[in-house]
Amino acid sequence: MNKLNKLTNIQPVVEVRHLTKRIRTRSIVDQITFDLFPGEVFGFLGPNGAGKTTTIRMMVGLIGMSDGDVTINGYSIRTSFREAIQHVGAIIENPELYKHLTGMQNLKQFARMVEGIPQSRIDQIVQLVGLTARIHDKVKTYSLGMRQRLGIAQALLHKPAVLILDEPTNGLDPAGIREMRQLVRKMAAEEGIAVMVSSHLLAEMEQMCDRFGVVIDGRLRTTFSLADLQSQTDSQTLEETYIRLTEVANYA
Ligand SMILES: Nc1ncnc2c1ncn2[C@@H]1O[C@H](COP(=O)(O)OP(=O)(O)OP(=O)(O)O)[C@@H](O)[C@H]1O
Repeated sequence: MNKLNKLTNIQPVVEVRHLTKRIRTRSIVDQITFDLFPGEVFGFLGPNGAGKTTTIRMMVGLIGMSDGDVTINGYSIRTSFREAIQHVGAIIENPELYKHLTGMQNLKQFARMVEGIPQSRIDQIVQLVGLTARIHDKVKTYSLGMRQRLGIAQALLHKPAVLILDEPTNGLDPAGIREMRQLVRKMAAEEGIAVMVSSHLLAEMEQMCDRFGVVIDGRLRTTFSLADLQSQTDSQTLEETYIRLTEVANYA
């Protein structure tokens, strides 16, 4: 827990405890423990194959866990899956969209599957993700960045407490990456959501996130805040810190 959260006694939205995935004799995720707090953006970093996607897939119940647990707003993914998952919005692979329908038709279609989403909520989210001008156009005419933002709108409709995005900037051009960064910051600030995002774009992550966790070989090597990074006397960039951490692991 960082200093601010200790002082204000904010409760975590997500508690990941000793999360482990074993495949045969190998632990590809090994005893990972961390919290996510409301309104923060948590960057989940690590080399290829470190275990980030496996961790995220277990957190949203896409695959089973071998050990440990994840609780969301106090509900366990293991024992109270329905209650836990209703507080989660996630985009793990590409968002599921009907390309021959308009953005608005996609959102209405999705809203019908969840109880109690009024049109006013749809309109509010469309504005939040910056799609108002194009929402009545067919999705097949959208850029990749617009499709990603529509996917995020869909994931936000039911007012989740946490949003989990696995490599949301993959394939986006620089303008799309910047829009995604601004959107993530806005969601955390305006909706008070805890956002967890994985990416290899470290300069981007440094601008987008408040806190970071670095996974190496299935273990959470360290967590630190942006403030920690900036207050170091040698004031390293995120990239320098990350390279130092992963190089130490390579030669250990
Ligand atoms: N079903 C599986 N069977 C065997 N090994 C697996 C399986 N799923 C993942 N792995 C292995 O577990 C390790 C972690 O994979 P994971 O996809 O979680 O890494 P990652 O950190 O998300 O990587 P990247 O940054 O490349 O997306 C890798 O070595 C991968 O090959």
